[in-house]
Amino acid sequence: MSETAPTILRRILARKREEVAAGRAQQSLADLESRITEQSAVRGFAAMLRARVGEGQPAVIAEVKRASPSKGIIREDFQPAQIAQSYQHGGAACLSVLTDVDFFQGADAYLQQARAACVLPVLRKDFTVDPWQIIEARAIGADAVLLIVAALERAQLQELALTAAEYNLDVLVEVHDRAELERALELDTPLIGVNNRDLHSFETSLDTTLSLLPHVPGDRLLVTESGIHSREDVAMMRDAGVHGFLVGEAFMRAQEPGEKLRELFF
Ligand SMILES: O=C(O)c1ccccc1NCC(=O)[C@H](O)[C@H](O)COP(=O)(O)O
Repeated sequence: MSETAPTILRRILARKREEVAAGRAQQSLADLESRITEQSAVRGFAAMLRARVGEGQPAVIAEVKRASPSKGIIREDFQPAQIAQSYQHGGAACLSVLTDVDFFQGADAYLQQARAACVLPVLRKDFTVDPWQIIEARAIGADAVLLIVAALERAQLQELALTAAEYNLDVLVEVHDRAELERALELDTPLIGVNNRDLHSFETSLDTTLSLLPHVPGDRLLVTESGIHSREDVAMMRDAGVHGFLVGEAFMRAQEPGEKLRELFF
Protein backbone atom coordinates (compact mmCIF):
# COMPACT_ATOMS: atom_id res chain seq x y z
CA MET A 1 0.00 0.00 0.00
CA SER A 2 1.38 3.44 -0.86
CA GLU A 3 2.21 5.71 2.09
CA THR A 4 -0.36 8.22 0.89
CA ALA A 5 -3.19 5.95 -0.32
CA PRO A 6 -6.50 7.30 1.04
CA THR A 7 -7.20 4.46 3.49
CA ILE A 8 -10.15 4.74 5.82
CA LEU A 9 -7.87 5.72 8.72
CA ARG A 10 -6.34 8.55 6.70
CA ARG A 11 -9.80 9.76 5.66
CA ILE A 12 -10.99 9.71 9.27
CA LEU A 13 -7.91 11.65 10.44
CA ALA A 14 -8.34 14.29 7.72
CA ARG A 15 -11.94 14.77 8.80
CA LYS A 16 -10.90 15.01 12.48
CA ARG A 17 -8.54 17.88 11.69
CA GLU A 18 -11.46 19.74 10.09
CA GLU A 19 -13.67 19.01 13.10
CA VAL A 20 -11.02 20.29 15.53
CA ALA A 21 -10.64 23.53 13.57
CA ALA A 22 -14.42 24.04 13.61
CA GLY A 23 -14.66 23.08 17.29
CA ARG A 24 -11.94 25.52 18.30
CA ALA A 25 -13.76 28.32 16.47
CA GLN A 26 -16.98 27.52 18.36
CA GLN A 27 -15.66 26.81 21.87
CA SER A 28 -12.68 28.41 23.54
CA LEU A 29 -10.49 26.65 26.04
CA ALA A 30 -12.20 28.73 28.74
CA ASP A 31 -15.60 27.40 27.57
CA LEU A 32 -14.36 23.83 27.85
CA GLU A 33 -12.78 24.49 31.25
CA SER A 34 -16.05 25.84 32.56
CA ARG A 35 -17.90 22.76 31.30
CA ILE A 36 -15.35 20.57 33.10
CA THR A 37 -16.24 22.18 36.43
CA GLU A 38 -19.82 20.93 35.91
CA GLN A 39 -18.69 17.32 35.47
CA SER A 40 -18.62 14.73 38.24
CA ALA A 41 -15.29 13.26 39.42
CA VAL A 42 -13.41 11.04 37.01
CA ARG A 43 -13.99 7.29 37.42
CA GLY A 44 -10.75 5.29 37.43
CA PHE A 45 -10.64 3.45 34.11
CA ALA A 46 -7.20 1.81 34.41
CA ALA A 47 -7.77 1.14 38.12
CA MET A 48 -11.00 -0.73 37.36
CA LEU A 49 -9.32 -2.91 34.74
CA ARG A 50 -6.41 -3.66 37.07
CA ALA A 51 -8.77 -4.52 39.91
CA ARG A 52 -10.62 -7.06 37.78
CA VAL A 53 -7.41 -8.70 36.64
CA GLY A 54 -6.16 -8.70 40.24
CA GLU A 55 -9.30 -10.65 41.22
CA GLY A 56 -8.56 -13.21 38.49
CA GLN A 57 -11.52 -11.96 36.43
CA PRO A 58 -11.56 -10.92 32.78
CA ALA A 59 -11.41 -7.12 32.44
CA VAL A 60 -13.93 -6.38 29.71
CA ILE A 61 -14.32 -2.99 28.05
CA ALA A 62 -17.74 -3.25 26.43
CA GLU A 63 -18.25 -1.04 23.39
CA VAL A 64 -21.30 1.05 22.57
CA LYS A 65 -21.18 1.25 18.76
CA ARG A 66 -23.99 1.72 16.30
CA ALA A 67 -22.04 1.40 13.03
CA SER A 68 -18.50 1.11 11.70
CA PRO A 69 -16.71 1.66 8.40
CA SER A 70 -15.97 -2.07 8.02
CA LYS A 71 -19.43 -3.40 8.99
CA GLY A 72 -21.91 -0.60 8.23
CA ILE A 73 -24.91 -0.50 10.58
CA ILE A 74 -24.36 -3.00 13.39
CA ARG A 75 -27.29 -2.22 15.66
CA GLU A 76 -30.62 -0.71 14.57
CA ASP A 77 -32.22 -0.45 18.01
CA PHE A 78 -29.54 1.77 19.54
CA GLN A 79 -30.26 3.07 23.03
CA PRO A 80 -27.00 3.89 24.83
CA ALA A 81 -28.46 4.14 28.34
CA GLN A 82 -30.13 0.72 28.11
CA ILE A 83 -27.02 -0.80 26.56
CA ALA A 84 -24.85 0.61 29.36
CA GLN A 85 -27.12 -0.86 32.03
CA SER A 86 -27.15 -4.19 30.26
CA TYR A 87 -23.35 -4.20 30.11
CA GLN A 88 -23.04 -3.32 33.79
CA HIS A 89 -25.44 -6.12 34.68
CA GLY A 90 -23.49 -8.53 32.45
CA GLY A 91 -20.20 -7.89 34.26
CA ALA A 92 -18.38 -5.28 32.14
CA ALA A 93 -15.49 -3.49 33.88
CA CYS A 94 -15.66 -0.36 31.70
CA LEU A 95 -17.42 1.05 28.63
CA SER A 96 -16.07 2.37 25.33
CA VAL A 97 -18.44 4.72 23.51
CA LEU A 98 -17.91 5.77 19.90
CA THR A 99 -18.37 9.52 19.56
CA ASP A 100 -17.28 9.92 15.94
CA VAL A 101 -20.27 11.07 13.89
CA ASP A 102 -19.31 10.71 10.25
CA PHE A 103 -17.82 7.21 10.19
CA PHE A 104 -19.38 5.45 13.20
CA GLN A 105 -22.70 7.29 13.61
CA GLY A 106 -21.64 8.09 17.17
CA ALA A 107 -22.27 11.19 19.29
CA ASP A 108 -20.98 12.91 22.41
CA ALA A 109 -24.53 12.62 23.76
CA TYR A 110 -24.31 8.81 23.58
CA LEU A 111 -21.32 8.89 25.90
CA GLN A 112 -23.16 11.12 28.33
CA GLN A 113 -26.31 8.97 28.24
CA ALA A 114 -24.34 5.75 28.73
CA ARG A 115 -22.23 7.12 31.59
CA ALA A 116 -25.23 8.60 33.40
CA ALA A 117 -27.01 5.24 33.30
CA CYS A 118 -24.30 3.22 35.10
CA VAL A 119 -21.35 3.48 37.49
CA LEU A 120 -18.71 2.23 35.05
CA PRO A 121 -15.73 4.28 33.82
CA VAL A 122 -16.11 5.31 30.18
CA LEU A 123 -13.58 5.61 27.36
CA ARG A 124 -14.26 8.18 24.67
CA LYS A 125 -13.59 6.13 21.52
CA ASP A 126 -12.61 8.65 18.89
CA PHE A 127 -9.64 9.61 16.76
CA THR A 128 -7.56 12.04 18.78
CA VAL A 129 -5.21 14.28 16.82
CA ASP A 130 -5.15 17.43 18.97
CA PRO A 131 -4.96 18.28 22.71
CA TRP A 132 -8.19 20.25 22.28
CA GLN A 133 -10.08 16.95 21.83
CA ILE A 134 -8.70 15.64 25.12
CA ILE A 135 -9.98 18.67 27.00
CA GLU A 136 -13.27 18.29 25.14
CA ALA A 137 -13.39 14.62 26.19
CA ARG A 138 -13.13 15.66 29.84
CA ALA A 139 -15.76 18.37 29.25
CA ILE A 140 -18.29 15.83 27.96
CA GLY A 141 -17.65 13.55 30.95
CA ALA A 142 -15.21 10.93 29.64
CA ASP A 143 -12.93 9.07 32.06
CA ALA A 144 -10.38 7.92 29.47
CA VAL A 145 -9.31 8.57 25.89
CA LEU A 146 -7.88 6.48 23.07
CA LEU A 147 -4.55 7.34 21.43
CA ILE A 148 -3.87 5.43 18.22
CA VAL A 149 -0.12 5.23 17.60
CA ALA A 150 -0.61 4.72 13.84
CA ALA A 151 -2.36 8.09 13.71
CA LEU A 152 0.26 10.15 15.54
CA GLU A 153 3.86 11.33 15.32
CA ARG A 154 6.06 10.63 18.34
CA ALA A 155 5.94 14.24 19.65
CA GLN A 156 2.15 14.40 19.22
CA LEU A 157 1.72 11.17 21.11
CA GLN A 158 3.78 12.51 24.01
CA GLU A 159 1.91 15.81 24.05
CA LEU A 160 -1.51 14.12 24.00
CA ALA A 161 -0.56 11.71 26.79
CA LEU A 162 0.66 14.63 28.91
CA THR A 163 -2.54 16.57 28.28
CA ALA A 164 -4.61 13.55 29.30
CA ALA A 165 -2.62 13.25 32.53
CA GLU A 166 -3.10 16.96 33.19
CA TYR A 167 -6.87 16.50 32.91
CA ASN A 168 -6.88 13.29 34.99
CA LEU A 169 -7.91 11.08 32.11
CA ASP A 170 -6.58 7.56 31.64
CA VAL A 171 -5.22 6.63 28.23
CA LEU A 172 -5.59 3.48 26.17
CA VAL A 173 -2.63 3.52 23.77
CA GLU A 174 -3.49 1.46 20.71
CA VAL A 175 -0.94 -0.39 18.57
CA HIS A 176 -1.04 -2.90 15.74
CA ASP A 177 2.59 -3.93 15.19
CA ARG A 178 5.97 -4.13 16.90
CA ALA A 179 7.21 -0.71 15.82
CA GLU A 180 4.05 0.94 17.16
CA LEU A 181 4.38 -1.01 20.40
CA GLU A 182 7.91 0.29 20.92
CA ARG A 183 6.63 3.86 20.52
CA ALA A 184 3.75 3.19 22.91
CA LEU A 185 6.16 1.87 25.53
CA GLU A 186 7.97 5.22 25.54
CA LEU A 187 4.91 6.67 27.28
CA ASP A 188 4.38 6.50 31.01
CA THR A 189 0.88 4.99 30.70
CA PRO A 190 -0.25 1.58 31.97
CA LEU A 191 -2.71 0.40 29.26
CA ILE A 192 -1.64 -1.02 25.91
CA GLY A 193 -4.44 -1.84 23.47
CA VAL A 194 -3.48 -4.25 20.70
CA ASN A 195 -5.90 -3.80 17.85
CA ASN A 196 -6.29 -7.05 15.94
CA ARG A 197 -7.81 -5.03 13.10
CA ASP A 198 -5.53 -3.27 10.63
CA LEU A 199 -7.17 0.16 10.40
CA HIS A 200 -5.94 0.65 6.84
CA SER A 201 -7.07 -2.66 5.33
CA PHE A 202 -9.70 -3.90 7.91
CA GLU A 203 -7.97 -7.29 7.97
CA THR A 204 -8.48 -8.77 11.44
CA SER A 205 -6.40 -11.53 13.06
CA LEU A 206 -6.18 -12.51 16.73
CA ASP A 207 -2.59 -13.56 16.02
CA THR A 208 -1.73 -9.85 16.18
CA THR A 209 -2.21 -9.93 19.96
CA LEU A 210 -0.50 -13.28 20.41
CA SER A 211 2.58 -12.15 18.50
CA LEU A 212 2.95 -8.85 20.42
CA LEU A 213 2.18 -10.30 23.86
CA PRO A 214 5.76 -11.46 24.64
CA HIS A 215 7.02 -7.91 23.98
CA VAL A 216 4.66 -6.20 26.45
CA PRO A 217 6.37 -5.68 29.85
CA GLY A 218 4.65 -7.09 32.92
CA ASP A 219 3.93 -3.64 34.37
CA ARG A 220 1.53 -2.86 31.47
CA LEU A 221 -1.97 -4.23 31.07
CA LEU A 222 -2.56 -5.56 27.56
CA VAL A 223 -6.09 -5.12 26.19
CA THR A 224 -6.86 -7.16 23.09
CA GLU A 225 -9.19 -5.22 20.76
CA SER A 226 -11.41 -6.24 17.83
CA GLY A 227 -12.47 -9.56 16.40
CA ILE A 228 -13.39 -11.34 19.66
CA HIS A 229 -16.58 -13.28 18.87
CA SER A 230 -16.71 -16.54 20.82
CA ARG A 231 -15.92 -18.27 24.11
CA GLU A 232 -13.14 -20.06 22.20
CA ASP A 233 -11.56 -16.70 21.27
CA VAL A 234 -11.73 -15.63 24.91
CA ALA A 235 -10.31 -18.94 26.19
CA MET A 236 -7.43 -18.80 23.71
CA MET A 237 -6.51 -15.30 24.89
CA ARG A 238 -6.83 -16.11 28.59
CA ASP A 239 -4.74 -19.28 28.19
CA ALA A 240 -2.06 -17.10 26.60
CA GLY A 241 -2.17 -14.69 29.56
CA VAL A 242 -4.34 -11.91 28.10
CA HIS A 243 -7.01 -10.71 30.53
CA GLY A 244 -8.05 -7.32 29.10
CA PHE A 245 -10.59 -7.26 26.27
CA LEU A 246 -12.33 -4.59 24.20
CA VAL A 247 -15.36 -6.02 22.39
CA GLY A 248 -17.94 -4.29 20.23
CA GLU A 249 -19.65 -6.08 17.38
CA ALA A 250 -20.25 -9.44 19.11
CA PHE A 251 -22.18 -7.66 21.88
CA MET A 252 -23.88 -5.07 19.69
CA ARG A 253 -25.47 -7.70 17.42
CA ALA A 254 -27.05 -9.48 20.39
CA GLN A 255 -30.53 -8.50 21.49
CA GLU A 256 -29.31 -8.20 25.10
CA PRO A 257 -25.64 -7.09 24.94
CA GLY A 258 -24.91 -7.79 28.62
CA GLU A 259 -26.21 -11.37 28.35
CA LYS A 260 -23.88 -11.92 25.42
CA LEU A 261 -21.01 -10.56 27.50
CA ARG A 262 -21.83 -13.01 30.28
CA GLU A 263 -22.13 -15.87 27.77
CA LEU A 264 -18.67 -15.14 26.30
CA PHE A 265 -16.75 -14.34 29.47
CA PHE A 266 -18.30 -15.97 32.57
O1 LIG B 1 -14.27 -1.16 13.02
C1 LIG B 1 -13.92 -0.49 12.01
O2 LIG B 1 -14.41 -0.64 10.89
C2 LIG B 1 -12.86 0.54 12.17
C3 LIG B 1 -12.38 1.21 11.04
C4 LIG B 1 -11.41 2.18 11.17
C5 LIG B 1 -10.92 2.53 12.41
C6 LIG B 1 -11.41 1.87 13.55
C7 LIG B 1 -12.36 0.89 13.42
N1 LIG B 1 -12.88 0.27 14.52
C8 LIG B 1 -12.62 0.64 15.87
C9 LIG B 1 -12.28 -0.55 16.64
O3 LIG B 1 -11.12 -0.79 16.76
C10 LIG B 1 -13.38 -1.42 17.16
O4 LIG B 1 -14.57 -0.68 17.30
C11 LIG B 1 -13.13 -2.09 18.50
O5 LIG B 1 -11.83 -2.55 18.66
C12 LIG B 1 -14.13 -3.25 18.70
O6 LIG B 1 -13.99 -4.18 17.65
P1 LIG B 1 -15.07 -5.32 17.37
O7 LIG B 1 -15.23 -6.12 18.63
O8 LIG B 1 -14.50 -6.14 16.27
O9 LIG B 1 -16.33 -4.60 17.01
